Amino acid sequence: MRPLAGSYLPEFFHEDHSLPKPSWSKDMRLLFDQFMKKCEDGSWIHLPSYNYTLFQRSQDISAFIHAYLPTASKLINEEKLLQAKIFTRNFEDGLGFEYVMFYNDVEKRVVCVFEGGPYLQGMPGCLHGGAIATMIDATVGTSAMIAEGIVMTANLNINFKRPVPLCSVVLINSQLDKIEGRKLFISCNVQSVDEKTLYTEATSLFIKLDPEKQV
Ligand SMILES: CCCCCCCCCCCCCCCC(=O)SCCNC(=O)CCNC(=O)[C@H](O)C(C)(C)COP(=O)(O)OP(=O)(O)OC[C@H]1O[C@@H](n2cnc3c(N)ncnc32)[C@H](O)[C@@H]1OP(=O)(O)O
Repeated sequence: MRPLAGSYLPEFFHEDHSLPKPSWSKDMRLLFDQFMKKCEDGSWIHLPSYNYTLFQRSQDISAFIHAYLPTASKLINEEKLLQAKIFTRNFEDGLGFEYVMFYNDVEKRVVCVFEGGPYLQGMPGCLHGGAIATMIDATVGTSAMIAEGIVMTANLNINFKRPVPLCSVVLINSQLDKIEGRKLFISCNVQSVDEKTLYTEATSLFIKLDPEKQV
């Protein structure tokens, strides 16, 4: 795997939240072990995941926002920014988003093993569509960041085909389809672990941020 574009890896490492926890279900643990086995020959890579942003120091966050999002930076309260945490990583263990991602560089695929906990309910007994959209965005977003560094979601188009049972484990399979200039097209599906149920299909467009442009 080539180094991440932009080389913006965190300077300080935190607890990796993508490692097995007692709250994980048997299915989640089984899939984690299967993918870790695939990592042994280097074809797949386990992607660590933290609950803070990629930048730890406040001056790094500020510098990033001023460089890449100058318009937004005028409206951001810098004090509040110090409290910022990653949306998907701040529920108590087992209650919200439990997930782990793996990357295959040859196939340009990111797979996310995801279990949506009881606090993510939408319709009774089912996962909230917004929670599914969030995890799709996080999975395709990870794929886009690995390919091109600093990107944002411009379009996310989702077809919800079957309800996802709350607290079940699903596989989110994403595929980088093509890159055209600053545009990255990534497709995705959400399937049951036995691959018999196709829950969701999605397409996305990410744009590589251009610091020369006032976004
Ligand atoms: C070790 C491993 C580490 C991995 C690391 C993982 C870290 C953990 C990752 C978590 C991953 C979370 C992923 C969350 C990702 C968000 O949640 S992002 C938040 C939601 N998105 C936003 O807020 C974006 C808001 N939109 C914008 O800011 C701007 O529209 C954008 C997207 C930056 C684009 O603006 P721009 O740079 O001015 O681009 P612009 O010139 O308008 O368009 C460029 C091209 O794209 C086209 N385009 C732009 N928008 C669209 C659109 N909506 N539809 C179609 N075409 C479009 C234009 O037509 C143009 O095409 P061409 O003329 O070049 O052919």
